[in-house]
Amino acid sequence: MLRAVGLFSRSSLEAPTLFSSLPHQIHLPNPRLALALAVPPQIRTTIFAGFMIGKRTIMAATSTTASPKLLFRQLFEKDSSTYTYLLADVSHPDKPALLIDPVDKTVERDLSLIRDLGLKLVYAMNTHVHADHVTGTGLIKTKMPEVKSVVSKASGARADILIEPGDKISIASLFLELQVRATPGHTSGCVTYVTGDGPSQPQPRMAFTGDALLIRGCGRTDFQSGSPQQLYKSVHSQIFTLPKPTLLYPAHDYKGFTVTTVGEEIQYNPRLTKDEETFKHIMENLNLSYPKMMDIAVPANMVCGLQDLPSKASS
Ligand SMILES: N[C@@H](CCC(=O)N[C@@H](CSS)C(=O)NCC(=O)O)C(=O)O
Repeated sequence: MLRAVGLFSRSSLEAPTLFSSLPHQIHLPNPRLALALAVPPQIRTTIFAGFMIGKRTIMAATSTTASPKLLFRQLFEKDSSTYTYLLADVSHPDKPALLIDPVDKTVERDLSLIRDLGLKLVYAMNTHVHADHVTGTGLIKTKMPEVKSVVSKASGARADILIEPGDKISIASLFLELQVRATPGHTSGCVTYVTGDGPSQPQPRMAFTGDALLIRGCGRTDFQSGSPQQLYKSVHSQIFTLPKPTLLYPAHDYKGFTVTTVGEEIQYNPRLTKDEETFKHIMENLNLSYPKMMDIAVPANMVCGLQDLPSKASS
């Protein structure tokens, strides 16, 4: 069953308006076609854009004349060595944007940057239920209730939108599309977001790997239903099969690296270049201490952040 939810701008000159005559649920095989048909002729020249989540499409509109352009920022939270990623289409009049893996401690910084850049934050997404820090998605929603939180259905966590493997999240028409790939093993609900492979997509492709693949490393597999066998399979089947120049952006780095490529990790990753048995042995002997924040972070992240915990709500 196909579903499309619309938020439209009548032209690139007008402020975005909720196009109330458009049904919120459209059951047609092609959501773009469905929307094109549902929209009055005077705005049909608009290319329908926005965040398309698999069979479900959340739409914003962009002008055909605009030249698409990606704004990309890698942001760092030092206490947990976490990377947050900001992506936006700055060619769209609304400059729609999304955040991947925001951290509660740096929400103010990130929202201030988004304001400075004149972006409209639409999605606050997580790659998984983090164990070492509290996600910023819930806090963002207390400040900007219109922002939709996103996490995988397999994580069992709460969010506005529960994504599944194969779903596509697209921003600003054909320009920036994130494909959802299931990469369990660090946790059972881990996903990697990968930009599309069409000619209009950013080249080289980009993949946001969360904790599945770190630069010259990978996420640990000793809690949250972690499994070295599953992680090995995930990385080899879902990440190492991407084109070698694909840029890989992890959720953490502890050594000062910022980005790697598929080609580099296939050649140099000290864990994942090994055979599966050796990988399993490595992962079972990492002897890492549990993340300091784990007992707070995991329950909080299951409900999108600390602000949604019952004890907080009632205090
Ligand atoms: N010391 C940190 C936690 C460090 C850690 O365990 N990192 C995780 C990702 S966050 S759950 C990991 O998978 N590390 C893999 C590795 O090889 O380091 C803290 O106390 O928070």
